[in-house]
Amino acid sequence: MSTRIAFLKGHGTENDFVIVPDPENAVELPAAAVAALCDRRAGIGGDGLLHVVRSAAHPEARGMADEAEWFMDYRNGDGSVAEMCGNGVRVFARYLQHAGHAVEGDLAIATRGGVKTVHIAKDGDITVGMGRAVLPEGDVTVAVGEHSWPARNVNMGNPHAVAFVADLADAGALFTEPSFAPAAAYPDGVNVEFVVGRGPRHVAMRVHERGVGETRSCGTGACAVAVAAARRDGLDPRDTGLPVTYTVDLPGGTLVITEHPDGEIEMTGPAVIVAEGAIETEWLENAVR
Ligand SMILES: N[C@@H](CCC[C@H](N)C(=O)O)C(=O)O
Repeated sequence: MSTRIAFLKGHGTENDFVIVPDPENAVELPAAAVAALCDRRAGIGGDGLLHVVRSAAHPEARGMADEAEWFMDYRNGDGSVAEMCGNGVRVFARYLQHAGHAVEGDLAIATRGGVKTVHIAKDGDITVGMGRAVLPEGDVTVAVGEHSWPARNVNMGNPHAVAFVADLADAGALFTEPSFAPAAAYPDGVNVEFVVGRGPRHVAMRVHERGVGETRSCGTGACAVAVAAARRDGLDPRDTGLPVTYTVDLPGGTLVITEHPDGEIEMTGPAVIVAEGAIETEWLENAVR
């Protein structure tokens, strides 16, 4: 007899996720199973998967269990593991609220990028303390086909290359991964953002995500873009003592990013639970065979 695994589907600015609640870490999710679940034709479909596990039950999160009850075991749509997902952590918080594990207000969530503080507001938006950006020195170039651009290397826990372009269409269809140089800048691959200005402290971007492809939004990417845009505009809150806020438009919606004088970055945006259902384990076992 086939058993079933509960799942939900959610998105944050149309960066969409399969959510698998598994408090005791009992569900095996090898890369092939994640890729099958995220497949938009043969599976449920998603840019990534949020495996919801109690921190105490996961070997990678046990050390954070005193600070955060829940661990976001995030996977990209191809099954690869990433350090952090900004839209994912908002959707993860929304799931905890939906399931009665959290209420409006502050909440700590363990991620591979450390413990993140999340605020679920009354108006529905969710704000995440994303930590500080690291901007390694050195020139980086990204290329798509014949076009190439200088890019800013920004690490938000996960790696980003931020390229300012004349027109968002210049990056083309983005069906394949942009290339980058030097290879040593990103030994584990990179998320690439293409950015144009829209007005004072207002930008728009497209993103090609490592382990996924082009997506409609990327939260860590929007933070990387806001910091790169601020530096390009000569703004550094660590020098002025004043917070700097950028509005970042993405194909799937808008995120608001504030960098504070201590370097801490906050991201605010929506998070939605769309559906709930059950995965046939027999289907999943066959899919990974
Ligand atoms: N969509 C995410 C980023 C997910 C991880 C990324 N693809 C990587 O491999 O680093 C976000 O909202 O931040």
